[in-house]
Amino acid sequence: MTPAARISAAIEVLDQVLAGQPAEQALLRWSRSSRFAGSGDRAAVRDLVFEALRCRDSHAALGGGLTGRGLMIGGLRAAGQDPSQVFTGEGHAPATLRPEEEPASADDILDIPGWIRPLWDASLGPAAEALARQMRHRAPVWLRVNPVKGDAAAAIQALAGDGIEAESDVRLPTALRVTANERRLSQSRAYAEGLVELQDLSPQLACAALPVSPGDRVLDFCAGGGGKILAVAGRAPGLALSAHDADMSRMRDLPQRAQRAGARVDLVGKPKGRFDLVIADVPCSGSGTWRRTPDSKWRLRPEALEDIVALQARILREVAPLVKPGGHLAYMTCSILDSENGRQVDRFLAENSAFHQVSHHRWTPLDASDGFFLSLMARE
Ligand SMILES: C[S@@+](CC[C@H](N)C(=O)[O-])C[C@H]1O[C@@H](n2cnc3c(N)ncnc32)[C@H](O)[C@@H]1O
Repeated sequence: MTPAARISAAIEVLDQVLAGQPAEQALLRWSRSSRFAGSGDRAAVRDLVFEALRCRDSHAALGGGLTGRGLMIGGLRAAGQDPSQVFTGEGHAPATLRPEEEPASADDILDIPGWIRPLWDASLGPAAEALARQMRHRAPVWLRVNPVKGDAAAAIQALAGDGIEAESDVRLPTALRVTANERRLSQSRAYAEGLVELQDLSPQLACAALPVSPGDRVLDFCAGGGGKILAVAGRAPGLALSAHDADMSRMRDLPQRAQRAGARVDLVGKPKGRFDLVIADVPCSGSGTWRRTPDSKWRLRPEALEDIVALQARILREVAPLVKPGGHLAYMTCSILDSENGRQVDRFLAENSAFHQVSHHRWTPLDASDGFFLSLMARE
C-alpha cells in the first residue's frame, strides 16, 4: 500500500471508531476485509489510528472536523506536512481537500475529555498540563526479566539474537526498555522460553516494592492475565501463589504464562484462609494507560467512573478479611485520578482501623512509564 492508501484505510477505521466501535474491533474488521494489506501495512494503519486517537481533539481542530478525514488532515498538519500532497484523489489516495477543511488553532487543546479535565487538574496539580501533553505520545515497550530463567544481561543477549534491541533501566535492572524491533517479540526465543514477559515499567516498580518472604502465601485477587502474581513469583523461594478473578475466563492464559515463566500459580474460585500478601489490582478507568488504549479515554463516561469507584471500594471491603494479622494488602490501579487512588484508600482506612498505610506511590509517564498507583497497607 502507498502511504496515501494507508491514510485512506486509517480514515475508514477512524470513522468506525468515531461511530462507537472499539479501535481494536474496527482494525480487525478492516484487516479481515483487506487481504491485500501486508503486515507492514497493518502495523502502519494501526499506528496512524492510535496516533489520531491519542490526539483526537487537537487533530480534529487542525484538520477541520471530528471525522476520519479531519483527524488524518490534522495529523499531517501537526507533523508539519502539507495534506494536499497526500489528499490528491489519485489511485487509492483520499479525495482532495475541501474548503471547510481549513485548520483552526489547537494550541489550548490538551486532548483530555472536557468532563475529566477538572479531575485531571485536581489530581495532578502543576504537572497536569505537561502530563496531558506527554499522553499524546506513543508509550514505550517494556519487558520484565524473569529471574528464575536468567538475568538482564542474558535477556538482552537472547533478544539481540532475534534482532531485538533492549536496555536495562537504572531504577530496576530487571526492567528492559525495547529500543528496536519490538514487533519481533512474540516470535522471539527469550519470550517463548519465559526469560522475558511484557510488562510496563510502572507496575514492575510497584511489584518490586511488595514485601515477600520465602514461603509466604500470596493472593492476587483481581488476577486477570496474571501480570502481577507472575512478577512476584520469582521474588522469593517457596511462595504459595493463588490467583482469583470474579471472571474466571479472564485467567484463561494464566496457566500457560505461568508454565512459560516456570512458576506455579493455583487458580482459585473462592480464596480460602488468610494470606501474607493480598494484591488487589482493581478495575479502574485506565487513565494511566491512555497512551496504549486512547479510544477508552474518549469512551469513559462520568457514570461509568462512579461505578468503577464503587466497585473498587467493594473489592477492598471483600479482600480485607483475607489478609493475615501482620500481613499486607497491596491496592493497585493503572489510574492517575485521586478518586480511584488516594481518596479510595483514605476511605478504606477510615473504615478499617486494623489497617494502616505503609507506603504509597503514583507513577506517571513523566517519571516512569504508564500511570500507576500502589498503596501498601499493613494489618495489625
Ligand atoms: C486491572 S484488571 C487486572 C489485571 C491483572 N492483575 C494483570 O496484571 O494482568 C482487573 C481485574 O479485576 C477483575 N474483577 C472485577 N471485579 C472483580 C471482583 N469483584 N472481584 C475480583 N475480581 C474482579 C476483572 O475481571 C479484571 O480481570
